[in-house]
Amino acid sequence: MSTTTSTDSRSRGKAPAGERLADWADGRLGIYSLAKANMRKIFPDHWSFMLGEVCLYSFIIIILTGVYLTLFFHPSMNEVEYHGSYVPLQGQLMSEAFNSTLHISFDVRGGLLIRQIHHWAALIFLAGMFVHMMRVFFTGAFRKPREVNWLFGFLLFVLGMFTGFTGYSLPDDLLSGTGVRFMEGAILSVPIVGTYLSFFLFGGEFPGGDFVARFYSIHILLLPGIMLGLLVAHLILVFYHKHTQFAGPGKSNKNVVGMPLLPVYMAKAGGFFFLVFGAIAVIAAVAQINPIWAMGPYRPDQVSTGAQPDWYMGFSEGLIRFMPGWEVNFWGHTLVLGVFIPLVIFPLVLVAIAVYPFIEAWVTGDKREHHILDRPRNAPTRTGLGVAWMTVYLTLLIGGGNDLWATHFHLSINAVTWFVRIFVFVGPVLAFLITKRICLGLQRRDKEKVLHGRETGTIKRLPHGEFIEVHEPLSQEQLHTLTAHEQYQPLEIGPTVDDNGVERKVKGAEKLRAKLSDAYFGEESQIPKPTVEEYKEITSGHGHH
Ligand code: HEM
Ligand code: HEM
Repeated sequence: MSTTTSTDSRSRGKAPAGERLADWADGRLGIYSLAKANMRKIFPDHWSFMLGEVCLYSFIIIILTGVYLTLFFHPSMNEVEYHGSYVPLQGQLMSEAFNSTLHISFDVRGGLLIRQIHHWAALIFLAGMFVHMMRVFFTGAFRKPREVNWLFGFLLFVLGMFTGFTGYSLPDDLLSGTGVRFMEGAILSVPIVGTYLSFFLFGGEFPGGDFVARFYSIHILLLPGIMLGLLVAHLILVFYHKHTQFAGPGKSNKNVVGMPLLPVYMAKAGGFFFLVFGAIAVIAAVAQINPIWAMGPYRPDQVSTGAQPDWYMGFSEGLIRFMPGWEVNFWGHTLVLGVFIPLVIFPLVLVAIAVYPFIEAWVTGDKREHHILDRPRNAPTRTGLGVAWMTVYLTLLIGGGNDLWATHFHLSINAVTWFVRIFVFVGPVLAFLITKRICLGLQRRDKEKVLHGRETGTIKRLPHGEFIEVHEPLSQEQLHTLTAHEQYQPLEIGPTVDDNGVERKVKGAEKLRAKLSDAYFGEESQIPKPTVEEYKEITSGHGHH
């Protein structure tokens, strides 16, 4: 391609500099064919598709600000005396890590703002991932062929949590030190190897002199490096699978309806990046976060009141706080169940949502690709399970802040803890049942709308005196959107006697699958959508409106 272009341009005289530069790059990188294949790639539009972008842009902001912080932060636990510009701490002994973070906050130009942007961006990044994950969950965007991408995303979420944890532990202040102490306690509760693991991580007795330097390499290199790789793979897969879209006229599992990548989507995405950056910068400029000078340097013999982790770690804190202080003696060894059980449940809460796509695929037995999204109401069991999971997560988050709930709302801390202990079991069941009911109610309303049109609120009196409400028929587009979803039929256990009359043993897994399938798609779990016959019957004039 570059040969023809350059011959043409030579016959016209010298090509413009931009074209020559593009030719030069094409000769080495093959950008023309790359651009030709991708520039017109179509992206469907929906507000919820921007959530992934919020994650992407806040991640970029974190990296940019993080690099700036590395220029001034000293990842060392050597003890120094403070002589910076923050007067109340003058002459105090502290680690170099704490000292340098004070230096960043008070003496480096723009340092405090950059620190605050880094921290706020981290909170928003994780919140963005949480909501993005929920968007993908509730719309069924995780179904074939996107299961692997769901797992990549899930890993990003978990790694993001730990990157955040290692990050806010770096300044070595009293609050973050308490958080690290919390982690040490959890590690120590692991039977047999706990003490060894703790000694290995901290280079000896807690807190030791090593952990800041170790957390530093984990925080700025190891975890972000893995995350960057996963992120690139995540976006390549979004590109490769093409984006999903909501049902609508002209949209099918075989096409994508939307705007081209260039120029429309890129322009929007570029603008959106600056919006996200601007919003985070404004928040960071006006809302103080992590004022480490108010907490002071970490000392293992002190704990500050109201100590809270960042929000994404709150649920793990809740797991510990709602547990009774169980300890048992096992062959002369103490098992601290009050800490060890939460440590085991912590990954289970996360894994429950990670494996969900595979469980649903097994229950439906559906091997087809899905590129059209579900409306959450049309998958009531999935939606119910998602809300139940969120209820567990949020209840534990409340548990993690039981002291703050108690002091802010003048409650007894025991009452809050007991609420969490009970609600963490009862809440998800209630949430599941209520959500499912609401979904079914909405499905009924959709059916009603399809068959009888939209209620206009206009009351009309007929010549013979009867009052009726005028219903406005839906447009063809709306009718399509409300009826496009597929409805599965519950799987049945196949014949228990084979062709030769020999009895077949029905496996436990098969029975379980049929039961689950019935729970998902049985009569109680979905409202049959209107059939063409029903629609015709009602709209042909015989029906009463
Ligand atoms: C670093 C964090 C993440 C970034 C930057 C990111 C970015 C994106 C972007 C830009 C998209 C396309 C636009 C959209 O649908 O919003 C997307 C789609 C997707 N993401 Fe993420 N994501 C992240 C984390 C996650 C997480 C935590 C999950 C789930 C556990 C996830 C699962 C998915 C899936 C399945 C899709 C395809 C959705 C579709 O085609 O409808 N991602 N992601
Ligand atoms: C997902 C990625 C990341 C998250 C969630 C994250 C989060 C955090 C948080 C919450 C803090 C505490 C900030 C504070 O003092 O209030 C922090 C500190 C820090 N981060 Fe990150 N970070 C990430 C990636 C990075 C990267 C890529 C770098 C460097 C290239 C970096 C460099 C630093 C440094 C030097 C500090 C210590 C200075 C300080 O505390 O102000 N971070 N990080």
